[in-house]
Amino acid sequence: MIDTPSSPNNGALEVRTTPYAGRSYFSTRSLPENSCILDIATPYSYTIYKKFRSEVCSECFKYDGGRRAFLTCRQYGESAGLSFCDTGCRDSWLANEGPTTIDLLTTLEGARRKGKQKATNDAPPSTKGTAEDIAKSWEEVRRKEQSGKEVRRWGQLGLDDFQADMARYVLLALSHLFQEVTIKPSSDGHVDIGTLDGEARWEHFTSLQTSEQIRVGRFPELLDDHIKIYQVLRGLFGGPGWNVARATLTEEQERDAKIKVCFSDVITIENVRIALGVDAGNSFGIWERPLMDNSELLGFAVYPVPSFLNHNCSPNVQSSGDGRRLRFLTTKDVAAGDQLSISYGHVENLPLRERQRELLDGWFFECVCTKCLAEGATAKG
Ligand SMILES: C[S@@+](CC[C@H](N)C(=O)[O-])C[C@H]1O[C@@H](n2cnc3c(N)ncnc32)[C@H](O)[C@@H]1O
Repeated sequence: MIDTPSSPNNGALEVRTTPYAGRSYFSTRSLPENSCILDIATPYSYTIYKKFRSEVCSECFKYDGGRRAFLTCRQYGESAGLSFCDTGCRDSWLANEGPTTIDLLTTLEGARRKGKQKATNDAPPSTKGTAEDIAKSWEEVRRKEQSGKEVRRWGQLGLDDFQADMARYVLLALSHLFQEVTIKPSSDGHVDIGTLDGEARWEHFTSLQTSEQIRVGRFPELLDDHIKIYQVLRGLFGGPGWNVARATLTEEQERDAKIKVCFSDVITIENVRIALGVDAGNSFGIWERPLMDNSELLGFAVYPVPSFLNHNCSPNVQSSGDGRRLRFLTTKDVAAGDQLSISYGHVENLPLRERQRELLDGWFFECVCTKCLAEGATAKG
């Protein structure tokens, strides 16, 4: 069972398996309306889409309708694709991610630039996207990467904007994994760096449901995107020399941490597939706030701990965003043993069939929430 380190109501929720909708949170005691069940300070990984990234603060996700006057700190904008409200937001980002992450992102942006120089690739998908195709294609990649020459060639490949935005999300997740595996608490327990401020760790991230098969089955061209993303990450960062340590470590702490692995060790086919598979069914949109009908979708973020909240077309929990922080509050009284659920889209007020279509098209599942089951039963008479 996943623990909920950042739950103010620690012990008030637990993950159980439902008959038809995988795992979900349930309350272990009655919770009055407006109870904060989860309060998550930061995502495990995220990406801000290229279109918006010079208009959104990379630390607090503030967006001001395209006006950029609040972004006073853009020193990494061109190279690494990062903009900040002010030096406070920049310093906070650097303290959490470490300065080497700037180098990682800058290097990756080089692949985006190369992608721009090449004609757009309209080639049809190379497979039909069956489970067998997926396995075979990745085996082929594994075979090719035995050749150093091939991997060096991957480092010269270009990425289009969609691929580069996804690659940034994967890269950030892998740099967090790297911090976890390399930087252990020192003997006095002072350095507690792997917990991302008490939030999720890679083990939480990997315990999320993957949507690789279902999405690639629907859009086979995604498999080519995924493989290209892996090849570029492997080609760019596959050699030694990338030491992704956080800015907050003193030299002594760095020594204590005994960095034994290099960054290339975490760039594996398995890890990249996990990150890419997790994003579709578990991501939260980074929206322009306050949230309105015409708010822009600026990017997406994966917060592993609240990802165990299932969808319900009549939910009893709602999220509210404050910078990169997400809070989850009950919207009605909840009895002990009730399932806790949010709404994944703005579907609650649509008729049954439209709701179901939206969830199938956008989220790839047939909704079996209490409201849909009740309405479905009434319709059948
Ligand atoms: C964010 S995850 C929620 C946790 C997930 N149940 C698990 O076991 O990891 C979203 C996935 O849960 C399932 N799910 C969530 N709500 C559902 C619902 N109302 N009906 C059917 N499946 C649902 C779908 O497979 C969906 O892709």
